[in-house]
Parts: sequence; structure tokens; C-alpha cells
Amino acid sequence: MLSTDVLAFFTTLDYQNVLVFSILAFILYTINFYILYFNRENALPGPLPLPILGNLLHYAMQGDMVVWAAALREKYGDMWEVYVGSERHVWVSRAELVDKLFSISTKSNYKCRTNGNRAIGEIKMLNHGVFLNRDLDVWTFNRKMMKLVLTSAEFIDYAIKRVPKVFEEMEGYWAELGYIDGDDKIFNLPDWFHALSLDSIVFLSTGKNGCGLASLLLSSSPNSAVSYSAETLNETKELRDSWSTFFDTLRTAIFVPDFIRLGTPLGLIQRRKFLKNFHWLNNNLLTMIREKRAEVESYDNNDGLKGDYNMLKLLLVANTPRGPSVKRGSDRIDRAMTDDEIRGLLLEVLVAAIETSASLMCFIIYLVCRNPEVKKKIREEVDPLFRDDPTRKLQLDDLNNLPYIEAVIKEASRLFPPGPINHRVSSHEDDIGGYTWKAGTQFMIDVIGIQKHPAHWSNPEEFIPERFLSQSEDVVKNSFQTFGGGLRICPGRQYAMFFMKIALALLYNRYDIELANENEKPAIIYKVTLYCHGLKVKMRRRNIA
Ligand code: HEM
Repeated sequence: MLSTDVLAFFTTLDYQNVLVFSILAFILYTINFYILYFNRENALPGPLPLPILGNLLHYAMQGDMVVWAAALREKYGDMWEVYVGSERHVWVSRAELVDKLFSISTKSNYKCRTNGNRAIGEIKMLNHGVFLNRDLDVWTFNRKMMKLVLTSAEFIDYAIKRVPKVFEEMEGYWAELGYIDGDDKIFNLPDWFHALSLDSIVFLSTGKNGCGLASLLLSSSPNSAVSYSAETLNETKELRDSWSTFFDTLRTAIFVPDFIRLGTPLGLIQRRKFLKNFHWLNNNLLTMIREKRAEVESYDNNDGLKGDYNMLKLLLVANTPRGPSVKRGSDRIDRAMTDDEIRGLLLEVLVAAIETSASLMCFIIYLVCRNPEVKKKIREEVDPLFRDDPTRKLQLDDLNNLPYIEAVIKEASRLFPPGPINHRVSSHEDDIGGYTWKAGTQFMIDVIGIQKHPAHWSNPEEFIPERFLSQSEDVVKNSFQTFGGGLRICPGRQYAMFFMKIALALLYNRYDIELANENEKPAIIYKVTLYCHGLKVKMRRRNIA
């Protein structure tokens, strides 16, 4: 009855009255917002939020999350807070504050990355894959299968053989474009490393060509001959564009609050585009998976996988008599994966693997260019491998025995972590940093702040690979977390290290690389990963006769 009266009352109002009521309602909302804000529990320092928007305007004014985090860390220290819309995010910027977040106990309070939201649900990531999965039974199953495949001897061996072939394809294109034969042509290195990483991981995960390198060649030299048909080039372009749009979808789902996504015309237009692309990409992956399943099922049982150990094939046969099995104690799993489960994992591998490794390669090359003594030591480690045979194929033992290159990769990733912001959310009340936090508190891990914290590192801004050589510098627990930590640590880290070691060994053995100019710096933007999109270099074949 009351609600009918209220409704009747509002229908009698004219526009002016509606305006007055709206302004009054907003003023009351604002007063209530600030009363709650100034009386909140565990008040941490941080920029003053605005009603509805939180600190989104501050962020928009800075433009880049990593630059903004650096400014906030400088101003507020090791622990501060920021509001995304009305959701409070607690930032932690010191290794000790991460201890509980990176617990490896199966009873950990921090098994999930985010609280999840409608946007993440719309792209089926709340209960598929691993990255944002909040269904812990499903996550556990998927994670075990992903680990099983990525760390299997078959996959690693296959990757070590394949990556050099892709690298050599890239060298052929460099030669064709006159980049390495003494012409001193300047080119943008990240374009090539993103394509190298893409072509390697697309092939290793699906058995198909990504054609990123070939398209790059054709964009500079359209008449060049490549060994892919026009149809393959078109199809792969469509797929690459779709992955790139999916990446934007993911970033928006994590960082843009629903009231912007669903409450603004731009947000709605973008959402429609993102969902259309997501369905297209999903169908494409599912078709690929079904075709591969039919192919694998058509093999004679004794044929194994015909020596073709890409992730898709291995995921299809994992936990079947033809594939690797999870057998150890409580890790045991008895069933194989469905097509939709594999789809969720492949999608995430394509998102997680490409840009991280490619950008880190560019950061390493930049730092090595600025530190010639490091280049010398890399060569002292690499050159003996190729001394008797410059075309020698790298073996697993070689890659496991490159301590200096490994230290260079770690030190470069300390200064430029490809995943500069990590997330955890608590599932029940807990104490962190001297405060008691409610269940569902969202923690943001400031990886750059921790990896450059003066309490954890001597000369934190300097590039000193030796600190990662054994016994040189005691690394404080959780102060180095390029691949994250705890139960959700990156499952692709072993492949990523092999990929980078192979590329660096071949590059420094065969080429001299220089920055295009002395003041050249990598152009970086934060897009869920620390994305390097600009670094101009000159290269020459090395004369090692
Ligand atoms: C240099 C390269 C890479 C870096 C720096 C990197 C870094 C990271 C980081 C920081 C995380 C978050 C871990 C955490 O929350 O504690 C992560 C998660 C993840 N990474 Fe990587 N990654 C790299 C390459 C790869 C590759 C090559 C793959 C796959 C082949 C991969 C697949 C994943 C997946 C699936 C997750 C989510 C794991 C989960 O939530 O359970 N990453 N990575």
C-alpha cells in the first residue's frame, strides 16, 4: 500500500521537482558516503575517494596503473588503500606483508585472486580455467592438468626443439629486411619479440601456425615470399585480432566497475563488442579442440601422439592410457578433460604466455645494451656451446646449465616484472600488517615496490645480475616474485625460462645489438602485464671467426 502511495506521489512530480529530489538524494548519499568513509575500520592512508567513482578519477588523471602505484607508494609507504568504485583495495608494498597471501598450505585463506564480478562471469572465467576461477574444486582439477602438461618431459622436449625453429624463421625475415647485414637499419624490437613469442606459444599450445612473424615481414615488405597461404594468413590475422580484443575484455572485466560497463553508452557498446568477440573466439577454439580430438581418436592406440606433443594433444590425452597421468598420492585424478575445460585453459595460456615473455625479453636486451660487461659474461657462458658447431641444437642439459643467463633474466624481471600487480582476496577474517581484515578483503600486491624495496635489496635501482648467483646476496623471502608465489604461482614459469634462455643464447651468440640511440628507453604501458611496445635497436651479424 505504502509503495503504491510513494509511486503515485512520484508520478505527480514535474521535471523541476525530479531535479530537486535527485540533487537532495545525491547530497544525502554523499554525506552518508563520507560518514562511513571517515569511520571505516582500519583506516589506511590513501587518496580521498569520490562518491560512486571512488578513486577512478585519480587513476584516469595518471593514465597508467603502474605509474599511479609508484606515486602512491612514494606518498603513503608500504600499505595504503584505494577505492575502485565503492570497492576498497588494500595495497601492500613490502615482502613481509605478502607472507600469508603466498601461503602454500592447502588451507590457505588466499586461494582466489578476486571477488569476481558479473563481467568476469560473462566471459566464463569464474568457473573455468585457472586465472580468475573461484570454484576451488574446478580450479584444483584444472591447475593439476595444466601443471601436468606444461612440466611433462614430452612438452618440454617438444618446446626446446620448436622455439629455435621459430627463432630461425625470424632471422630469415631479418635478413630479408636488411636488419642484420651491416645496413644499420633501425627497427622496433618488441614487434618482433611479441611475434616470436606468439608464434612459439600458438604452435606449442595448438599445433597451428600463428603467422605473427610472417605478417610482420609482409607489413614492411608486402612482396616478400612466405611459406603460408593467403588463406592461412587471413585466418591467423582474425585469430590474433580476436585474442588482442579478448585481452582488452579481460582487463576491462578486472578493473572497470559495473556501473561504467553497464551504466554508460560507451560501456554498453564496448561490452557488446567484447561479448561478440568472446563467443567467436570460444567457438573457434572449440572447433579446433573437436577436430584435434577426432584426429587423436583416429590414431592406432600404439601410435601414441605421433611425436607431436603440443599442449592441446597432451591435454586431450592427459589421464588416459595414452597420456601423462597424475598419480602421486592425494594428487591423483581419475578422469580426462572435457572439450570445454580444455577451451578454458587454452584461452588463458594464450593470454598469459605471449606478452609476458616477449616484454621481458625486450627489458633484458635494453638492460644488457646499457651494461656491456653483462653482455661479455653472457657470451662467456654461451659461446662455448656453439664453438665446434655454430648450428648446434640446444639440449635440456645446456639450458639447465646457464646460471649467468638465469641470473640476468631474474635481475631484469626484478626491475621490470611483467606482472607488476598481483591480487589476492581473503576467504575469512585475518590479520595482516597489524590490522584485522574482514573476509572478502581485496589485496593488491605492489610487485615493483617490493622488488625494489630498499629494506630488501642493496642498490635496488641498479642492474646487478650477480645478486642472483648463489650466495651473492641473501634474497629476502617473497621479495622476488616475478612469477608470483603460493598456490597460484605461475604454472608456465619453466617453459617461460626455457623460451627466454633459448632466445638469449641464440641472439647473443649470433648478433651484436645496440640501442638506436644512447638515450633510448623502452616504451611501456600497463595492460594487466607490463607491456613493452617500443624499443628501437640496430643489429649486425656477429663476426666470430
Ligand atoms: C616471463 C614470463 C611470465 C611471467 C613473468 C609470468 C608471471 C605470472 C604471474 C606473476 C602470475 C600470478 C601468480 C600468482 O598469482 O602468484 C602468473 C600466473 C599465471 N601464468 Fe604466468 N608468467 C609468465 C609466463 C607464462 C607462461 C609461458 C604461461 C603458460 C604457458 C603462463 C601461465 C600462467 C597461468 C595460467 C597463470 C594463472 C595461474 C593460477 O591462477 O593458478 N605464464 N604468471
